[in-house]
Amino acid sequence: MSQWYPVMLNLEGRVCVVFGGGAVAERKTQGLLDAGADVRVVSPTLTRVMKQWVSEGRVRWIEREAEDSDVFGATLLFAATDNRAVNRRLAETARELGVPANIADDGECGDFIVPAVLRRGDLVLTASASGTGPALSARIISELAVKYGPEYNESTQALKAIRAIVKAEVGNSEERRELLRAAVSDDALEEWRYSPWLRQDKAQLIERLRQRAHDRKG
Ligand SMILES: C[C@@]1(CC(=O)O)c2cc3[nH]c(cc4nc(cc5[nH]c(cc(n2)[C@H]1CCC(=O)O)[C@@](C)(CC(=O)O)[C@@H]5CCC(=O)O)C(CC(=O)O)=C4CCC(=O)O)c(CCC(=O)O)c3CC(=O)O
Ligand SMILES: NC(=O)C1=CN([C@@H]2O[C@H](COP(=O)(O)OP(=O)(O)OC[C@H]3O[C@@H](n4cnc5c(N)ncnc54)[C@H](O)[C@@H]3O)[C@@H](O)[C@H]2O)C=CC1
Repeated sequence: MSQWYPVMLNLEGRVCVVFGGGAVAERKTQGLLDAGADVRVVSPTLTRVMKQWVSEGRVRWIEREAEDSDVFGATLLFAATDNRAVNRRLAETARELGVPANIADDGECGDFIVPAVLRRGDLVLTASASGTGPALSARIISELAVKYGPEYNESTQALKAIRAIVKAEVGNSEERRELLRAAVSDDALEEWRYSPWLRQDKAQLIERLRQRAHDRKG
């Protein structure tokens, strides 16, 4: 096949249906909850963690085997049962109904696969080996977790504020781009974290960015 197309989805409040209640279904559900989706799980059994989510009202449990009608109205479907024939049938039903599907035991038979993910605030790092070796994706993400530590939670917050100021204050698009490129170097991000007052003083902030842009050009 040709290559997978990467994308970031807005799943806030969207109905996503997960079939199966094992370790794989739990991992997919966790990712969906992180994205604010409205998750329904169809499975006769659930892991301990998933039962906890049900009791907290975070997930709706349909306690039985999959039925075709479960697919109606789903924004996304995840077939993660341990029954190949059931997963394949769900893939077919999803295709007929135009619901994008993820098939845990046969990625290419579905419409999308799930990468390994690291979240640092609004920074989302993902890795995918396109199904050739998901353990490689997971390894790369654990390496990135060391390079991009929890301090990036704050960096994304600071950057959001800084970018809003630059967009409001700098009319020239070429200059805006130069300032915003200068705002994301390692030491610039560190400066924003340690000098939050800079975000309060627009004139000083722009001046500091101009210096940085100038130094960058060398
Ligand atoms: C195609 C894809 C479809 C999809 O699920 O979307 C798929 C398919 C399959 N995975 C299998 C096995 C394993 N999957 C993992 C782990 C993850 N799998 C994930 C995604 C994907 N897995 C999609 C490709 C994405 C990509 O390539 O990047 C991750 C990244 C994301 C997530 O699931 O949330 C998550 C890591 C999260 C993290 O830790 O950060 C481990 C590692 C472990 O468990 O330690 C193993 C054991 C080692 C091994 O087998 O390689 C099997 C064989 C099952 C069997 O043998 O029966 C199949 C089916 C097949 O390939 O035949
Ligand atoms: N994509 C991935 O990341 C991975 C995929 N896999 C594949 O995913 C499948 C599931 O793996 P696990 O979660 O470890 O299996 P598991 O055996 O822990 O869980 C299977 C779940 O499916 C449910 N189930 C069985 N028949 C069903 C039906 N007809 N309708 C609804 N639910 C049904 C069971 O009750 C159970 O909750 C495996 O068969 C394996 O091939 C395995 C590891 C990783």
